[in-house]
Amino acid sequence: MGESRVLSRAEALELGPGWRHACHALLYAPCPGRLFGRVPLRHAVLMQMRFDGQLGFPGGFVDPRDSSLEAGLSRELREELGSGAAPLSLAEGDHLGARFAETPQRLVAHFYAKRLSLEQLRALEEGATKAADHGLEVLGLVRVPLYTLRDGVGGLPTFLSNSFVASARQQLLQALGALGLVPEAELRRADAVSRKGL
Ligand SMILES: O=c1[nH]cnc2c1ncn2[C@H]1C[C@H](O)[C@@H](COP(=O)(O)OP(=O)(O)O)O1
Repeated sequence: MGESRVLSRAEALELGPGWRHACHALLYAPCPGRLFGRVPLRHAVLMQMRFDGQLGFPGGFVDPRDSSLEAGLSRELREELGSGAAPLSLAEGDHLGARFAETPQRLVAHFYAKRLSLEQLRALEEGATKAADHGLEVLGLVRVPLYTLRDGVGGLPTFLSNSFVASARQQLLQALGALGLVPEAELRRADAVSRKGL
């Protein structure tokens, strides 16, 4: 569940000018609701359906010579999520880690997480349909089901069997564990079930 080496923000920036940087963010909020009145939703975690049919996080390429990683990420979030993302102000402290991308190009993928209130997250969801990229690069936002249903398959295991772009699946699993949004044992089980085939 996440074997590749994780770099700090500073280590990734020291890689030098031959490297491209991509920054993506997991936005989440505590969500007290219960599915069918009994299954705790735990948190609302946002991902997006991309133009290529794969799931990923909002964000994109950032050139650290032009702006800080966080300023570049905030600009990407505004393009993909609309003006509702303007007050989000991601900071260095929201950086969860960076990974070398498995591509022929020299690319390092930075990952951030930001906790919102449920009201802020709902406002983002509503405003996202008015974003510049809506219906083009971004087909829609989705919430990640953090529960596993009684059959042991529905919910997170089935969600994980979708197609994810680049390291997005790995980023999701690591963040859900690191932020304490899903217990580690449940995450490992959901990962294993989805890999085995449903
Ligand atoms: O969610 C993601 N997690 C990790 N890597 C990702 C994610 N989404 C895209 N990518 C990869 C794919 C590309 O190599 C770069 C940049 O992609 P993208 O976000 O589509 O970039 P632009 O919006 O075109 O700037 O990261």
